[in-house]
Amino acid sequence: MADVILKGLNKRFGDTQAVSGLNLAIRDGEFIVLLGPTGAGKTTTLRLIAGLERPDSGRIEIAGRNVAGEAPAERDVAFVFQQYSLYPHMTVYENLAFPLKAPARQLANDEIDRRVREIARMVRIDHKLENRATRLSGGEMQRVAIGRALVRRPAIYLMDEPLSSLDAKLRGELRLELKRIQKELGSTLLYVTHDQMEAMTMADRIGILAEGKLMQVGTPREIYGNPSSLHVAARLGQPHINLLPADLLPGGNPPAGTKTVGARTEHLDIVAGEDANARVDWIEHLGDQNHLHIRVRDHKLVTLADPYLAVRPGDRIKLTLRDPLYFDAGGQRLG
Ligand SMILES: Nc1ncnc2c1ncn2[C@@H]1O[C@H](COP(=O)(O)OP(=O)(O)OP(=O)(O)O)[C@@H](O)[C@H]1O
Repeated sequence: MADVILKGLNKRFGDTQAVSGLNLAIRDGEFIVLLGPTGAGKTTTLRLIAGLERPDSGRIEIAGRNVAGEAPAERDVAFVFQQYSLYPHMTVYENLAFPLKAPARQLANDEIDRRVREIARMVRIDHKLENRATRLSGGEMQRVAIGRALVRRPAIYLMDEPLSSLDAKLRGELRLELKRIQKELGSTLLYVTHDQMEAMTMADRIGILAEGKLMQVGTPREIYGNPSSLHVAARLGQPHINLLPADLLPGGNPPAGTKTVGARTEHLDIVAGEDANARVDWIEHLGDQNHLHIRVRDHKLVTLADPYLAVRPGDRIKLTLRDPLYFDAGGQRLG
């Protein structure tokens, strides 16, 4: 495992600047998630590190080496793709052992066996080692694909939305397992996704990527609680942050230059009774929570409420701000 440093990386495809002046230092043993919408440059960043694309300019260092001149196989990275890519004619065991059998590795058979069984246990596929890869469910195949990357000990694991083809329940389970395994192995891992839940639950640090640029890097807590811009604030939080004009709701203290107030659930107080300024439009029942759809003048807001909150569609309520986020006309955070 090793530090990976990206300095001033640029990559253009025709008219598209896929990656733009990207700087990032990934520490040894760190789990970094790049989060961004489709087309943000996430996959291109991974492919540049792996050596599958050449940067137009910039530098990539793996364990202190400038890897510009190195072919993908020399870079000591393991890549897990969105879709499992197993060898269908091989068993699970053979798929897991394959990366260890390269002649250059010169690993003894009992060492290969020990590592395969250890990883199979970690990704919970040890009961199916003799099955053909094609005789597995989608979730099991993806476990094997992840296991096949983990069985090696490269400088860095690069993972491109490895859980996105799975159903929600399995995704939730594998998310936790991947985090546990990464901690156990002390791996350095760069993971890309557009799923904020994956980013929040797995990352030591999240990098928010938009149009090829890294907008902010920080712990999940920093990115959520202290976003540097409106764009970053809008990437995280369910329901989405409400973006409101500065004078819409009472209770705030907007600094000079405020154009937009960002209010998440925790920034809104609902007060029943006198001088109502808002109306409950409708309520989405999610079981353990409700989404309240609220109208203030001609603005619509959505906030979470516990299911016992005694409001009904059509009720008038008083909505006030509590320590919201403030942004200037350019979308930069104020205060
Ligand atoms: N080989 C290529 N040729 C031309 N354009 C490309 C190529 N690869 C990527 N692009 C463009 O570069 C931009 C970034 O693409 P990239 O695949 O890195 O985004 P992404 O954030 O991974 O998106 P997604 O979540 O959809 O995978 C996009 O506009 C894409 O169309």
